[in-house]
Amino acid sequence: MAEENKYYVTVSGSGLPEVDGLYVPSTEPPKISESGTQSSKGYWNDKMAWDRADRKSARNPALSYSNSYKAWRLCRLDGHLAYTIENEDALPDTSQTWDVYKKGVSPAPTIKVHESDPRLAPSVVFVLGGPGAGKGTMCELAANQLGWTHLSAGDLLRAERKAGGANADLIESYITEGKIVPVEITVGLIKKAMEEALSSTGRNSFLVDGFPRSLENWSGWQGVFGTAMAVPTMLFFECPLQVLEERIMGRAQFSGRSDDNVEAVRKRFNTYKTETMPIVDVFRALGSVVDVDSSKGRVEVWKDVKAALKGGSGVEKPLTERSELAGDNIYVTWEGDTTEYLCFLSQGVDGELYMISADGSFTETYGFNQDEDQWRFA
Ligand SMILES: Nc1ncnc2c1ncn2[C@@H]1O[C@H](COP(=O)(O)OP(=O)(O)OP(=O)(O)O)[C@@H](O)[C@H]1O
Ligand SMILES: O=c1ccn([C@@H]2O[C@H](COP(=O)(O)O)[C@@H](O)[C@H]2O)c(=O)[nH]1
Repeated sequence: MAEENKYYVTVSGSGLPEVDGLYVPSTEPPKISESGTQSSKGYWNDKMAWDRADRKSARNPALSYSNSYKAWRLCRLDGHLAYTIENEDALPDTSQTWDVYKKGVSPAPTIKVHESDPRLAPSVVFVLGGPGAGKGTMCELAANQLGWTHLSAGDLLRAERKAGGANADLIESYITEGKIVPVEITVGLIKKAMEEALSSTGRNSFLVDGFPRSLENWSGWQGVFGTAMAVPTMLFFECPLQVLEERIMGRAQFSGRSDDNVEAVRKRFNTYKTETMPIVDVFRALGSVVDVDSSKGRVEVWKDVKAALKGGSGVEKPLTERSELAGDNIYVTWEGDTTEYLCFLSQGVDGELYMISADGSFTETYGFNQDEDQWRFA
């Protein structure tokens, strides 16, 4: 038997969340396979085999070679899908991206082989700036277009509050006062979210949005992640208070956030000046800050953010086919709830222009009505 399987595999773009993700060398005990071949740990039919890292796979090994089908197969929760793969070598070429296809369905998902466990060396970029500076908007774009995993510390805290656990009331009182929640709660949530994302997607590039908000936050992070990890780059969104207030009052129409009002924004801005700016200064002194003027329009800010993040996630081209950022958000009211969509302009095969939401959640197409000079439901 060849040397032990030590390769890690990420699958992306299959269109099935239960198939995409990180696969680790199979721990399935030695046994005889369907086609009668004796398999050893990490191997199946004499070929390397992998299990889904989050264990959410109906069969193990979840990625393996099937002698019966003469194809590589990827399991999903309700069974398995056969995929063919060009490279049938026992040891894959780790520099190669394997393009495989699900029979009859396109586009092909991508299989990428890593020489080491991507979970051990996450790459982190902190994104900081005043309340309403546009951090979440840009991180969402970076997630959908460049493959970064976006973790908003504020969103994680709000989800924890909503879940109603032991810390829910405490979190609520800090958020309402615009104060910084004790760091052990926040770092614990970020770490858990990183682990979950790593095991389900295998992507190890994180944008940590709205953190660290203070010197104490930073030492709390180092206490959990250690000091050996390289100091993360910090994207710092600069934006004057007046613009922040206008943006937050715009967002207040649909966000439902209890701290989206002028009084809370001022409290948050105050905390930002007194507690967050000192940690930005520390990162600046370390040469780790990239400044972004986020008072500009979305299209221009995105250009700067994209340049700052270039190559960082390992994804060089957009994950989606979407073309140009529309520059404006659109608001859609559905059964009384208004949701804001950041949109792309895209040209369909019929030559018509469409608006598509950046996060992919919005699949209706919109057409531009030339007579009325405005966007309308198609
Ligand atoms: N460059 C921009 N120009 C105009 N409006 C923007 C721009 N970027 C974001 N916005 C809008 O401003 C509002 C606040 O943006 P966003 O939620 O991204 O800010 P944030 O920095 O994440 O805020 P918070 O820290 O309060 O969570 C949103 O309604 C968003 O659509
Ligand atoms: O690291 C963090 C992040 C957030 N908070 C609290 O949440 C609110 C809202 O945060 P947003 O980044 O604007 O979503 C913030 O005012 C803090 O009260 C925190 O304590 N620590």
